[in-house]
Amino acid sequence: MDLFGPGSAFNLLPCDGDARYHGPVMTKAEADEFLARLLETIPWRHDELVMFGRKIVTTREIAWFGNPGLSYTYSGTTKQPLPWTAELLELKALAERLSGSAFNSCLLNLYHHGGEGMGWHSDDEASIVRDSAIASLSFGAERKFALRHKRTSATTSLTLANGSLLVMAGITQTHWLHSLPKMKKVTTPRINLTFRLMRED
Ligand SMILES: O=C(O)CCC(=O)C(=O)O
Ligand SMILES: [Fe+2]
Repeated sequence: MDLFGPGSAFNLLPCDGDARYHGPVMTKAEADEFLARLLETIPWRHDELVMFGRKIVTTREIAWFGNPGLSYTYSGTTKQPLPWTAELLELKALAERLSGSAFNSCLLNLYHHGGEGMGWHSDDEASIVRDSAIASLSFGAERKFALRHKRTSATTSLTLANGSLLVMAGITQTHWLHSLPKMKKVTTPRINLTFRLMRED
């Protein structure tokens, strides 16, 4: 349980960035309740992206929430965020209090089981405010999360627990990739919320 607020968790990265794992930031009962409610109430959609000129539909499902007026262009399409729900605003307030940063959008990912994951990438799109913090809340199945330095290939990994918070900040996205490896033995779902600060212009 993280009772101490911003800065209480230590930096997992040896250089060129800041990634702090706060561990569970709510009780198991609260985390289980958020998982059930989010599974039920979020309008989950398979993500569509273009890879090597072909349209790919992900097995993972996503949803994007944010302040009105934000828009996000990728793979040739412009998307508008869904309006905040009461429980997402509650979780945003928690992420803001513990990270000490403000956010205006949230990308939600639903991994139905361990056969779904996310490959190596950085959250460094032009639409994100450069060097802004990203706060990641996890619900459901425990999954491994890995970070790899772009130049040295130094790697660090951790397990993201039910109801836990990970905050990546500063120059992390410039120098590090991250991934959610597949874990074939995991048979239950995980939901991840990444709160972000997007450019409003
Ligand atoms: O599911 C996770 O923990 C990572 C998600 C992620 O990296 C992203 O949405 O950009
Ligand atoms: Fe990411």
